[in-house]
Amino acid sequence: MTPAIVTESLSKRYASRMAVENLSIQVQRGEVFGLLGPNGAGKTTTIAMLLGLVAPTSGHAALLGTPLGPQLAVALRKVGVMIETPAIYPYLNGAENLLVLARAGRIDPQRVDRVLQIVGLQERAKEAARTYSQGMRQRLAIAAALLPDPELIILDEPTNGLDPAGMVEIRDLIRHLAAEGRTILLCSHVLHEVEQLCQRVAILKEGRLIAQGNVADLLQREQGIRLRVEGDPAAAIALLHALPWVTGLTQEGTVIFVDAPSQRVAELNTYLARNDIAVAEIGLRERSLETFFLEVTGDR
Ligand SMILES: Nc1ncnc2c1ncn2[C@@H]1O[C@H](COP(=O)(O)OP(=O)(O)OP(=O)(O)O)[C@@H](O)[C@H]1O
Repeated sequence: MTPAIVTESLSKRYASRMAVENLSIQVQRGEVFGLLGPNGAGKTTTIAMLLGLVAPTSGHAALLGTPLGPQLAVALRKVGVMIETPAIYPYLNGAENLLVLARAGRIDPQRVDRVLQIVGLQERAKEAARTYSQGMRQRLAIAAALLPDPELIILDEPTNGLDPAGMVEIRDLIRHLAAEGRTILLCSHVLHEVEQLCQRVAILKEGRLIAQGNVADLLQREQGIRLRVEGDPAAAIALLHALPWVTGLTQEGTVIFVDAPSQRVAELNTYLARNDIAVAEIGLRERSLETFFLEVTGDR
């Protein structure tokens, strides 16, 4: 089966600024894929190109096997989109809001009950949307994205502005949608959320792809070793510098982070002991997606 999304050297230039430059990513069917990057990295522009809202300057892309171009409208019928603050009619109730959208999209009105049920809003469906909490509005927006029974769902900051309980609800909903076999492209600034939900991510910076891959692999590849010694760390650092396979060292208080292959951990321990350094703690460095993101985007 063709991937849900493919981009090949996709670029968009606005006047002198490259908003997206030579972007090549692949989102496989059925996965939850995270598109990450600091403000201005090009995420929204990428989504806009995929939806046919912005014409690429160069490169290619295909959505559900259909290349960007005249055929795209057909593929878009199987795509659900929720981008930032959704437009909701405050005086219509939840069900009526969805009915308006269903009619506009020539979608069977019977879908309305089904999507209200999926997002857990059926009990409040007859109340005016203006009485909804932010979390319920967000769920209503996701319900709208689900109307076409989409194979691919694009969610831009779906938990924006939500309290922790609201975030958990939306995350559970995303897991549920993924479990139904839908593909999800998730843009989010909440990196621990991405880490929990996504199998793979692409990280953009200033329009360019700086990392792409399986979240676990990305974090592991950059993992390194964390250790704490008795007494002054300076002597240990000097010794570690002498090892050819140590590519970097950082100290935070009494803790030393060693950039080295993780399978060297026992060897490193023995080496320090032989040189009369007492190791109080040693193990693999646990790196969160957040730390990784800040390191690769150079914001730290
Ligand atoms: N219509 C436009 N005209 C000119 N420049 C634009 C236009 N749209 C976006 N840009 C520029 O392109 C770059 C990428 O913007 P984009 O909105 O795609 O980033 P983003 O990753 O979605 O950021 P954010 O997280 O802030 O939404 C930015 O430098 C932005 O200023």
